[in-house]
Amino acid sequence: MTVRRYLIAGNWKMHCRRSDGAALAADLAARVGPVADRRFDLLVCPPATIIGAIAQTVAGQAVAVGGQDCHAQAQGAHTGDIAAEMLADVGAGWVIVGHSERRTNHAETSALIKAKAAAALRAGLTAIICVGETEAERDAGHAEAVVAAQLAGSIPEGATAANTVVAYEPVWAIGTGRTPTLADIAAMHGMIRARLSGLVADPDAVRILYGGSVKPSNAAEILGLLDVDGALVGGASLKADDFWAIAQACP
Ligand SMILES: O=C[C@H](O)COP(=O)(O)O
Repeated sequence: MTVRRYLIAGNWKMHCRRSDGAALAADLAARVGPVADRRFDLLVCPPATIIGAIAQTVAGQAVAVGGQDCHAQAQGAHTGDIAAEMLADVGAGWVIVGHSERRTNHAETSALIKAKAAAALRAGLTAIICVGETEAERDAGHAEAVVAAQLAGSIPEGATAANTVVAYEPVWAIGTGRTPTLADIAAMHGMIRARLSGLVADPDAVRILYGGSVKPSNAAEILGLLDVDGALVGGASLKADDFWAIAQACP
């Protein structure tokens, strides 16, 4: 059986200025010991404006830094957009693509997300590709079909466990305090694992994160599920105590 190291990723979304972001990152860095002593990798994804500052804050520490989105092109006339290469240039090693807030608020399709993930790989970043159904889709019994289609449409050529992570985030669980049942999370992660065959060369080694109202009180039971290899955390990643408690809940 493949052993996958847990990944605990914090998506700060549109929160934090330089000072509080640096304080949060420094707090986490102070808690992280040598890699060999940990069961998990720790990642923070601040807003683009402070990625460089946060990368400097945690330089030399075992806290990785990532972006929350990138453009598919390396450069060009794209006002307001940021290339994956630009994220790498300021110290990011990761980037989230296809978050439901991008899919919904910016009408991003799986085809576009696939191009963005390809851009991440081109720039040497690890892509965290998000998938997840809406509440209406789940109520209609279409959750697995929706997620399978997003997965098939969003994973680029050349994706491997070394450069790609999948995050399952049911849209209705994000920021609501609601989560699927443990059985539903396990079933979806199992389905994603099965569907990764044919999409990546090493499906058993790909990390599949769960995201959506992860907090210290539910982290252990979620992270204890088969095929849950970490968490993509929103609100609770803004408090060092909570984010650290979630990381500590890794089995
Ligand atoms: O990217 C993170 C997710 O959207 C989860 O957010 P949340 O933990 O605030 O529910």
